This record gives sequence, C-alpha cells and structure tokens, in this order.
Amino acid sequence: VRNSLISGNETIKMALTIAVGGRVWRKFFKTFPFRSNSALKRFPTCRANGRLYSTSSDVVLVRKDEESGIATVRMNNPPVNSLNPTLMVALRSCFEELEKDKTCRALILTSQKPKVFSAGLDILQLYQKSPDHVAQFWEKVQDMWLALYGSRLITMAAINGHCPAAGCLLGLACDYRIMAEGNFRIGLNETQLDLVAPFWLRQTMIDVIGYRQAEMALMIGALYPSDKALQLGLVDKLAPIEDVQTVAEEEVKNWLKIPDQARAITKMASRKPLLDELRRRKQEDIQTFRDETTRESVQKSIQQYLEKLKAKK
Ligand SMILES: CCCCC/C=C\C/C=C\CCC/C=C/C(=O)SCCNC(=O)CCNC(=O)[C@H](O)C(C)(C)COP(=O)(O)OP(=O)(O)OC[C@H]1O[C@@H](n2cnc3c(N)ncnc32)[C@H](O)[C@@H]1OP(=O)(O)O
Repeated sequence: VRNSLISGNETIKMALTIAVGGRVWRKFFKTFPFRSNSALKRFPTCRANGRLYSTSSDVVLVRKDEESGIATVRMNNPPVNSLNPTLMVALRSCFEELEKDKTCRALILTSQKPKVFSAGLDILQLYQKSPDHVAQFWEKVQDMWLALYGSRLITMAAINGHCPAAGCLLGLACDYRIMAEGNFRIGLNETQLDLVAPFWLRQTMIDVIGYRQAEMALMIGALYPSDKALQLGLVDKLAPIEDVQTVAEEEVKNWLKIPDQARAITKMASRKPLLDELRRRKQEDIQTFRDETTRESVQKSIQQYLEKLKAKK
C-alpha cells in the first residue's frame, strides 16, 4: 500500500533522473529533498588526518575513510548512550553533514562503548518535565530519525551491545543491522514504560519483521536476545562483539559494489511515503507525545521504571 502512494509523476521523475546521466544528482535532490538544519552551525565540522565531523560536544565521534567513503559514527555518551538532546542534535547534524559530503557513500552507526549500543531515550528527560520541554525533546527525536531514515547513504547499524527502545529505533532506521552475539537485547519495549510507539516507528518495525511479529512485539514490549532477533529478521547478521565493526565494514564493501544512484533511488522510493507522512503530521505527533508522556499515570509508570533501573544494582 505504501509503495502505491508514490504517484505516477514521481515515478516518471525517477525514470528521468536515471536517464539524464550527468545531472542525475541535482534531479535526485529535487525529487527527494533532504532538509538542512540551522543546528549544524552549532556543531562545526573539523577535518584533519582523516578524522572529521567531530562535534563540539564529542558525544558523537566520526571517522571517515577517504578512500572508501565509509564514515563510522560512534555514539559516545556514557554510560549507556541514552539519547538526550545533546546526543540527538549531534547525531542529526552528523547525519546531515555526511549527507552533504559528496565523497561519503556509507555510514556505520555504532557505540563507542561496547556492550551498550544505546539505552534509548534519556528517560530522565521525560520525567517531571514541562510539556514544552517534552515537546521540544520529541521534535529532536523526529528530526534525528528523519535524517537517518531519509539518508541517501548506505546506512549500517553495528549494534555492539544492548539496543532497547529508541536504540532499536536507530537500528531500524538503517538499511542493515549487524548485532553482537550473546546476552544482548534488542526491541521496542515502550509499552513496558506505558508509552506507545508512534506510527512511524511502528511502521518501520512492521516493514522490517512483518505485521504479525511486529504487532505482537510492540504490544508486549518485547526485548529479544540477539539470536531470536536474527530469527525474526530484526537484525540481519550476528557477529562476536569484538568483530561487529569489521563485519559491518565487510558488509558495507559488498553494498558499495551496487551503483549509488540506483540503490539510493530505490531506497527512497520505498521510504518516501513514510518520511512524507511524518513531515506532514509532525506537529500532531509532537502533541500526542507531549500529552501522553506528561499524563499522570504515564509519569507514575516512568517513575516506577526509573526506580526499577536503580534497584537493579
Ligand atoms: C497511537 C498513539 C501514539 C502515541 C505516541 C505517543 C508517544 C510515543 C511514546 C514513545 C515512543 C518512544 C520511543 C522510545 C522510547 C524510549 O527509548 S524510552 C527508554 C527505554 N530504555 C530502556 O528501557 C533501557 C533502560 N536501560 C537498561 O535496560 C540498561 O541500562 C541497559 C541499557 C541494558 C544497560 O545496562 P547496564 O550496562 O547494566 O547499565 P545500568 O542499567 O546500570 O545503567 C547505567 C546508568 O544509566 C542509567 N540509564 C540506563 N538507561 C537509561 C535511559 N534510557 N535513560 C536515562 N538513564 C538511563 C541507569 O539508571 C544507570 O544510572 P545510575 O548509574 O544508577 O545513575
């Protein structure tokens, strides 16, 4: 159904784009505009000795191999890469910078700290905060996701540890997922916090693992061990934790054999409807999140969840 939402006009545009050769990328960007962001200015790019895009806050570390055009983006927000506003803005800026870099062809997203890819949204940002704070926070989640899910690049998640909730959201936004073998978990456990995954996150889960499995996983807020995640198709490959990055690089090299423009146009053809839908319904989605999250009963659940996390020790 979603594919059929791409109009005939767009299909013609895509065909023309392929046909006109030299001007292909200009046409491509016209057809599928990628948004830029003034926040970029706050995170100056630094280029030296093959390192680049190190953000001013260093919560995101980026290294690009100039020869292959592969950029590795490491989340570096200890202890568990919880997605707070700083990390999300830095990630978005980084995705957008790489997008603009014509020599960049692929992006590997991973964690600087093995054993935890990302613990998901920073729960403290959702607890006892003003509705405005929660609304602004959610917009940062949306913008980060739009930049990654809508990327022309090959995007590969090298999931070197636990990957709950919005960690999984990041993984699902990528084209391919490689996860560490062993006792690491991945999934959308939002309902366990009395939260409801928004339509665009639910849709990506359905797109990746199919309707029945996604429906069940979302309802029960399942977190799967990596072998089960592989079986479900939630991740595409497993590797020993110390090899996740290398395996991701090898996989990217296979993908690099495919011509960029055909791959990127094909990807956008399947993702554009959902991207457009979120862009269209952005404010509605923010309001829903703000109203749901600040509800008293949800605040109580978040408080209990936080207590459970602390009590674990
Ligand atoms: C139709 C209607 C539509 C309505 C739409 C409305 C709303 C949409 C709503 C929701 C969609 C949201 C999508 C995403 C949501 C989220 O991401 S919520 C976050 C969920 N995350 C989790 O459940 C993971 C919690 N963390 C853990 O399970 C573990 O920390 C771990 C990741 C497995 C790592 O374990 P370990 O290495 O043992 O580390 P610790 O547990 O000891 O943690 C270290 C410290 O970090 C703190 N912490 C952990 N996770 C978070 C977090 N997510 N946010 C903030 N802080 C976190 C933990 O408390 C420890 O702190 P202290 O050292 O004790 O101070």
